[in-house]
Amino acid sequence: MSNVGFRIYTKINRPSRELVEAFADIPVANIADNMGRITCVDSYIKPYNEAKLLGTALTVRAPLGDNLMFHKAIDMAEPGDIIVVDGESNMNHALCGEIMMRLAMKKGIAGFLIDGCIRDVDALKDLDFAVYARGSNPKGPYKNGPGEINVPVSCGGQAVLPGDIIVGDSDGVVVIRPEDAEDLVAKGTKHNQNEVKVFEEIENGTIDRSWVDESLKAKGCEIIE
Ligand SMILES: O=C([O-])CC(=O)C(=O)O
Ligand SMILES: [Mg+2]
Repeated sequence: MSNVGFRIYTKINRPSRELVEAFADIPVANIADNMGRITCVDSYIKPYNEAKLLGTALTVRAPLGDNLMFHKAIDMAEPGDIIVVDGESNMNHALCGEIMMRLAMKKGIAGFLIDGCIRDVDALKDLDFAVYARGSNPKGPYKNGPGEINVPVSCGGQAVLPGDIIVGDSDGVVVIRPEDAEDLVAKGTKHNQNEVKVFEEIENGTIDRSWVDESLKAKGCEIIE
């Protein structure tokens, strides 16, 4: 039986918690720089508080302005999951508010990443629960379906698969396939260490800036005295 457009897959192949947590101290920019700079969600999707986003994707496809499947996803989610909602970038209805955020928090859900709108933005400022969304709208959602859970979704121009590792900070959000994660933890950690070295060189005045002029010269830039 196939019920395309209105179906729920219950199983997610989640990476280990340890592997997900290994990204905790790596800024999103330092992860993205090791991924060809092409795996970040659209910058229109913004954090609504200071809480860090780190967890495993449970995906939802929500038809325009309808959050029935989003509610079901909260009930299905496990601690550490991030509910990633493909709301088709719709700006006309909120897909969640404070009730759903508090419910999710209580369950240990790690956050919401929503290509669509939220509401109760003022209340969210004081909640220790990460919510990233495209915008806000006071108009509430419908609850009729259809929709799908745990299928590949589009969120901020990125394909997100159930089980993907999601990392967000004030700069934005990056999407990581679990099979790439170990390598990216190693590269991101090295990236962090290199940056610490650069910061030290800036402080003690030993930073080598010769690469700027060398690069301009190699690219044929004319410098006029
Ligand atoms: O009506 C809904 O499902 C969303 C909502 O306002 C809330 O979560 O507070
Ligand atoms: Mg509400």
